[in-house]
Amino acid sequence: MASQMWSTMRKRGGKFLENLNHTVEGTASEFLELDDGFLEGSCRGEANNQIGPEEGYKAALIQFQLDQVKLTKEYQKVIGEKEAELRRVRELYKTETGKDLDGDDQGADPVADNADTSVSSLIGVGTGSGERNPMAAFANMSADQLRAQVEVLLDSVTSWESRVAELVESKAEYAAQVARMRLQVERSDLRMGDLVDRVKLQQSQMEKYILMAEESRARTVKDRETIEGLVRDYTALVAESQAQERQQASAIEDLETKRDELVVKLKAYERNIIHLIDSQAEAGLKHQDGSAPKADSHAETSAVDNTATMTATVDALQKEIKAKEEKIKQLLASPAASAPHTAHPPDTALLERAQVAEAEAERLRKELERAKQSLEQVTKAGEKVSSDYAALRARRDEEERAEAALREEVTELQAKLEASYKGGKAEMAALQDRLVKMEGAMVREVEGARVQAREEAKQTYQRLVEVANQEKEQALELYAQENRKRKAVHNKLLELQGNIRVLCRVRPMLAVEKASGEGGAKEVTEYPSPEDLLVTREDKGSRNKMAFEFDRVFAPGSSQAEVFEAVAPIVTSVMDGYSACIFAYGQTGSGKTHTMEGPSEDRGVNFRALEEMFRLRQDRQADMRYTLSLSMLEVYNETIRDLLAAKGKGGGAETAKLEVRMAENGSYDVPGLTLVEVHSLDEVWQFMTAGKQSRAVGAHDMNEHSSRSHCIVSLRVRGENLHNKSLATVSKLHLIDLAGSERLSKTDATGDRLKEAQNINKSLSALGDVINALGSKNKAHIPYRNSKLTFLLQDSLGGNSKVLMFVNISPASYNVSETVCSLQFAGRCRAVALGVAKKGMADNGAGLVEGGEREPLQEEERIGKARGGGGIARPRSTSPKAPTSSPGAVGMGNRTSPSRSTQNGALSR
Ligand SMILES: Nc1ncnc2c1ncn2[C@@H]1O[C@H](COP(=O)(O)OP(=O)(O)OP(=O)(O)O)[C@@H](O)[C@H]1O
Repeated sequence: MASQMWSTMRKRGGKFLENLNHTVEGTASEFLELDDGFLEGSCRGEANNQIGPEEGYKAALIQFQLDQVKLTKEYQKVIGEKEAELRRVRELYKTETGKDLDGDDQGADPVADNADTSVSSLIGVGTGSGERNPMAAFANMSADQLRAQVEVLLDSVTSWESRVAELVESKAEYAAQVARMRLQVERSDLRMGDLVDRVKLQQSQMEKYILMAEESRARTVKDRETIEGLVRDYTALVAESQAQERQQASAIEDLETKRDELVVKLKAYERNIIHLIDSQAEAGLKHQDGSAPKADSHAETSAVDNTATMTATVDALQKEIKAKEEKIKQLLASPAASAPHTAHPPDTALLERAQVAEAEAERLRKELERAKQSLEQVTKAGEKVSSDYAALRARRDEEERAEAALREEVTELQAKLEASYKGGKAEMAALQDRLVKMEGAMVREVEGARVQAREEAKQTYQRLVEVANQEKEQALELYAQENRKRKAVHNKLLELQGNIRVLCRVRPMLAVEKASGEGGAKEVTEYPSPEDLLVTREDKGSRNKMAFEFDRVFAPGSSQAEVFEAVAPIVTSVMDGYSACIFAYGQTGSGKTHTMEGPSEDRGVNFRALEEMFRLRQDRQADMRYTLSLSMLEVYNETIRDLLAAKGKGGGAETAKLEVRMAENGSYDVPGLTLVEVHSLDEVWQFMTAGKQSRAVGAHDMNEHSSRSHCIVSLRVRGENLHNKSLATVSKLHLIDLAGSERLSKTDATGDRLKEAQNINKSLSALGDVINALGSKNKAHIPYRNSKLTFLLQDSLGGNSKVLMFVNISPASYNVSETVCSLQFAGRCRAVALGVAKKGMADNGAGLVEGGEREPLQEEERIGKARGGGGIARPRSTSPKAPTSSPGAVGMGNRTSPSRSTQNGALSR
């Protein structure tokens, strides 16, 4: 029997190790295949909280891989431990039996021989670390005890086997998820590629259209240039024809002037000639009668004068010569002159006289000579005058001929001019007419072309605009589709990673804000899409638009029903066995209580969540039996107060010291907190109303009914499967209305209000520290214990629970800096991946649960406790159950490590 057990154990142990090795090798090799740069980049992207969608998928893949590496390390550790254990067993076995445990054990009966030692050392029981001889404990054991120990050992191996199988399964699931994600990423990449191609196509089409439009514009420009050229030509033509006209007019004028001059000249010639002839005739007559000729014209006169002078001079000279000759003759003939020839002695006086006469004669001779010369000259001059006169006559004749020719030419020119003038005028008129017609035609043509071009351009433009609009709409639609898909995948991913989902709700402007006018009343929020929010912040004159993205953004007009629609799935998952936590965060007066509680005529998330739970309970009653239990507490000034407890002396909530404690199963409880089983919505509402009345509420400058505490309403749900009684789910839903952060300067709080505000701010700041620590790479230490609030939230934020956050904000510019702070905090929360939530399963028999939840106390026990208090009246219409308190009433979570589960015993699967 023992030998058989050993053999089974060895086989199982070997298989177990083999499985572990496979798992380890598989995950390690998969991890090693990863690109380091990609891993690093993704981790960095994640660390900076700036990952884009694709980076998000990659980061998620990395997260899976990193999880696997973590598991690998865990397995390696376990293998090391188990191998060391096995080595020890082998050594002990060998020491005790002298045989190898792995060798042939035929004939050897370890149990019969020395089973006690081996078994005890393998399972590590019975001996205790302090005992020197491990055999001693076994020596005292009976065979049954030994068998029982071996059974325990086998159970342990079975448990590890199951764990390995589970891990292998979860690895396969991870691998499948990874593959799915990769596929989605690839598909998304393909779709993106497709989209990019389409966008490129559209771009090239647009470019073509732009080219066409440019061509059409160029054509229009060219047409216009042609038209302008024609107009220029026409203008030049008109100018030219006008210049021609002017030229012709001036030519005519010139000719007329010339003609007039010629006429004057001719007349002058005529007169001169007449005078000349007359004076010639007169001179002729005078010549004949000895009078000097009369000169009329200057030239003729001078010629005539010259001739007359010459003639007179010649005459005078001839007369003089004659007189001289006479005188010489006389002289020569005188007695003195002939005296020398006589025989008589010369008379001296006479001689002298003769000499004088001779000298005189000589002088006269010379004078005569000179006169002859002068005469010659005068004659020559006379001849010249005659020839001049002849030349003058010839010239006059010539001029007369020229004048006649000129006259003829002038007449001809005049006739020509007149003809050309008449023809030019007609031509000009025809030209002008043509021009006017051309101009009209051209203007019409241009106008027509312009209208046509304009019409064509308009039509082309409209077509282009239509096509561009269609394409833009298609692209936008595709983009929107792609975005929706991306968001869906991203959301799925966030869900897989267990990220905190964040819904942003913007409350309407309050009447008091509207009435405040000026800057305070301005709305600073915009809603470009259901997931996006823009906040305009004015800082030192510059306007800054900040963009935020959440899982959903509810604009001021959103109704409570719309808001709850986004929350409903999480309520369903609570009924399916997942724990969840919904909390509202925001500045004081931003609408947290309105969202969570809401006014009685328009109830908020708390009531609607319970309504949904009761509805689901009703829907599933054929398959499931649900038990719902309620507790309600508030954290006021760092004190936990039970809102469902019997009222204290002052009428307020019981303030018995309540503290958060970690329970044995690892969950966090508030021992002593009242827990009531609830059966109907009315009943719940009455409890909640009563609890609400016990809450600490106060007024300050920013909210008349400000919650001065963090309020946590918790619903514990146990769902039994009616078809399989061994299957039960246990989960919890926490609905938390946090107190609002406030700026003390704005709320103007003093006294108690100031103390409350300081405590509120302190605990919210501790919450911020926890979120920052959860969002950082190194999650070794999360400061949950720094405040009651974070201590209570530890289970929800520590993983295994779905977490949904409302960030409530005011739209008013007056609150913009608080709004931005809240939104940034919400952004950080959204980036925190808490881990995948697991179903809380209960072992129906033992009441032990995987998630660490403990069952509520039995009815009688609760009623018994309630009777002791009696603060809250149970509604008459429902069952007579009353509130009670339980040591494990409000565990704030249900995360349990595998080791804890193992310690606790069975693991349901
Ligand atoms: N969505 C909404 N629609 C209409 N009124 C709203 C809305 N949200 C808030 N209000 C109004 O704004 C005021 C402040 O809201 P509420 O008391 O819920 O704020 P709070 O964040 O809970 O404040 P505190 O932190 O001080 O408790 C209330 O008068 C409330 O009726």
